[in-house]
Amino acid sequence: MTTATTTRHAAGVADAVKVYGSGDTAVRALDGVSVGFPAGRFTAIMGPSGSGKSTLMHCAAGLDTLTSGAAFIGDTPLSTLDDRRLTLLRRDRVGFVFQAFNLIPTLTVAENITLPLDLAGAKGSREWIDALVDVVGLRDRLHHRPAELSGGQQQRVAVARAFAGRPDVVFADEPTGNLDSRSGEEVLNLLGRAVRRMDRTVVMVTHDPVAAAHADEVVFLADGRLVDRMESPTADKVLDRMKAFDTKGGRS
Ligand SMILES: Nc1ncnc2c1ncn2[C@@H]1O[C@H](COP(=O)(O)OP(=O)(O)OP(=O)(O)O)[C@@H](O)[C@H]1O
Repeated sequence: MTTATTTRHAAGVADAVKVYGSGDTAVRALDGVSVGFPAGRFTAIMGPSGSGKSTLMHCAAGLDTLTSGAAFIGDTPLSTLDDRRLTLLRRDRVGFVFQAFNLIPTLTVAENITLPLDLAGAKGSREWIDALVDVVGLRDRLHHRPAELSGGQQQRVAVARAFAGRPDVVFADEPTGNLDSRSGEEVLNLLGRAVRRMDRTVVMVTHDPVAAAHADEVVFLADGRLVDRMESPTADKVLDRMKAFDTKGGRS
């Protein structure tokens, strides 16, 4: 997706509507959202509970489909892909980090990190994997199993795995939700380093202003709509913005 200002978007949605259910019980989780996630940047998606953050992420990442509107990874409109192509696109061009670390317990750290490449039958670049291992600080743990690591270390493995195939974009859904604040801070620093030092793109859903402050930009959702964007966020500024949602019933 490209705009007139030549910002290249690694992913995005246009006029996105997502309705769950039908009739009286229908929920309009996304109500006409248009947003691009710039390549080489760290974007956080924030908003009150139920505002549509996870739905936006899942639809933008091709994990779920929109009711109407379009979702893109790079220039590829996801609605044009059949299931097989969509699966390949997710595997080859998108990385994921979830709140639960989702590591394979029987594999070592090294094997978990290269799993996406192995599944794809791709060799990957040894230099890239090497650099990743250093960025996540796990060189002395490569032959350990996940159960031998702390939660923070496990999430760092999950982050390395997400970046292993050099995807266009990594989507992170509450990546620090299961971590204490110190381990969470390490994982957020790591995501920031991947973006700034390794020219990666990260889109993170969070409800935590401290986490959002690690991003280059925060986009705010309320009631399924994009209501604000904030460049160079700080935790205080994000918190203030979130308080406005509480007092104004979600509308700015
Ligand atoms: N599978 C589903 N079926 C029906 N309704 C759903 C489904 N998933 C989400 N919703 C509804 O859609 C709305 C948006 O949900 P979503 O999970 O995207 O919000 P969120 O901002 O990520 O919330 P939270 O911060 O609590 O995780 C909510 O009203 C939710 O109840």
